[in-house]
Amino acid sequence: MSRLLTGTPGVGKSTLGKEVASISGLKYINKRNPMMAMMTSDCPILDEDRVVDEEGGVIVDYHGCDFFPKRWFHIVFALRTDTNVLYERLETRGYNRKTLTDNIQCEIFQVLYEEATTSHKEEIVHQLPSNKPEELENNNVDQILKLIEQWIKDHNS
Ligand SMILES: Nc1ncnc2c1ncn2[C@@H]1O[C@H](COP(=O)(O)OP(=O)(O)O)[C@@H](O)[C@H]1O
Repeated sequence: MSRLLTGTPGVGKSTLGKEVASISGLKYINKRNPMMAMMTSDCPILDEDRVVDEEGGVIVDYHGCDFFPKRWFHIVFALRTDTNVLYERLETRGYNRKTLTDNIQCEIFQVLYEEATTSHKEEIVHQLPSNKPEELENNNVDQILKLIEQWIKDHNS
């Protein structure tokens, strides 16, 4: 079973993905993981044989989903961050003006969220706010674990 964490760079995918993985035992995969090969800088593919071997499944961190086949993901989480908060995070990363503007516009126009709802059934796409540490610790981790548990119940009965 695979879940995707998507969203503009800086919204907190890797922070949340690693936290969920450490609590749940799911395997966390990002583009630096050998299970995700990059065909070009913008075209990831998952090593399906290895992914299905992962007991409990995987959580994939990638800023986008239209390159992944629909059937790969059972649940998609789209993280959202207020633009002023995101701006500060990306500035701290040292992004140049153009990259900063591109990413802020991407968040304003909810490009990744819309891509997620276009690429997958809307009912499996969940939007999560990712502005404050409390949202991460108290809300998003729990929310993700509950949705995964519910999905397993619904599909095993
Ligand atoms: N819910 C949150 N509240 C406050 N800061 C956060 C939150 N989630 C992530 N961050 C911080 O934002 C920055 C970007 O997070 P990161 O996980 O690297 O984003 P992404 O993987 O989407 O590029 C990091 O400094 C991280 O500590």
